[in-house]
Amino acid sequence: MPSTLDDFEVISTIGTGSYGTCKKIRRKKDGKIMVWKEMEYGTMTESEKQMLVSEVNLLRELRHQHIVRYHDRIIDRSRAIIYIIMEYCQGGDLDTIIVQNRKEGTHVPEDFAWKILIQTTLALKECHQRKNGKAVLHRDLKPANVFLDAESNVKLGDFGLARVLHHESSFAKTYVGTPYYMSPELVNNQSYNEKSDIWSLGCMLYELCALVPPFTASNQSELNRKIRTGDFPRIPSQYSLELDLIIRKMIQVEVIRRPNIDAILADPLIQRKQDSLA
Ligand SMILES: CNC(=O)c1c(C)[nH]c(/C=C2\C(=O)Nc3ccc(Cl)cc32)c1C
Repeated sequence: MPSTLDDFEVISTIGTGSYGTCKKIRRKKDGKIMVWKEMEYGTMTESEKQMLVSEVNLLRELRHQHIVRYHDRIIDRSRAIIYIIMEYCQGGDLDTIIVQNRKEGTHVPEDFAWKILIQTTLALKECHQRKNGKAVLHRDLKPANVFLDAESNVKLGDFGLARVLHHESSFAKTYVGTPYYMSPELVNNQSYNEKSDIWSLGCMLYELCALVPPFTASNQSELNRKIRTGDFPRIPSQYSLELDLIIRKMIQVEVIRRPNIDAILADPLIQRKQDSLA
């Protein structure tokens, strides 16, 4: 039986992103706390609507302990809004954690950073190496798209939607935000590939430790220049050389030198950390 809007009550708005509003909801029949992401599709072309539907169907197929669980979708054609119903992540998002540490002058513990790295890599593995379908690239890996459950386990969100919603449509043109994590291949107008997600993963881990992105600038051309050099400061000295090293391996300008998912998980630094965190 498909869900309807009346099956839920809205508790609060918990996030507004470039492509929609995230609301905390309660399912009336059993009181289960969930979220839905509301997205207006009224300004989309037919092909963009089709892309959105296929991306949402893709979300339905992605089942992994470190990927946000999709439950259902509701389409309100009268208001041209799609509601994507997903699991609630009580720990919130990494961006809020970074902002909070920056404000308080504190840093996340090293073991927390390793845990985020390992679990986000496992989520990417599930998508880059899907058993029954083509690889799914995230394309918008950043702290605001990584959520945590009540035990601070990673729940990666918004898979694939980025491609649809960054597509040239009036709706997507509202996309705001500086592309700090843009990879050198994208800066050079080359194609996005699995290694581009790895570049973003490295930038995200860097920002989690340093509380600022590896590359910053006051304008796009300066940011592009810095990204092309691939030069950035070490993460704060309180973090180990091993953590700095694994991040550097991911933020490699040359795509062929950047490790893929399996190379990261096979890295002795990761293996050792996985054992100690188990
Ligand atoms: C400050 N952040 C929050 O309070 C927060 C909390 C507690 N949960 C969320 C967001 C989600 C959440 O709880 N489940 C989600 C599933 C998919 C997507 Cl794209 C986002 C979410 C947020 C943004």
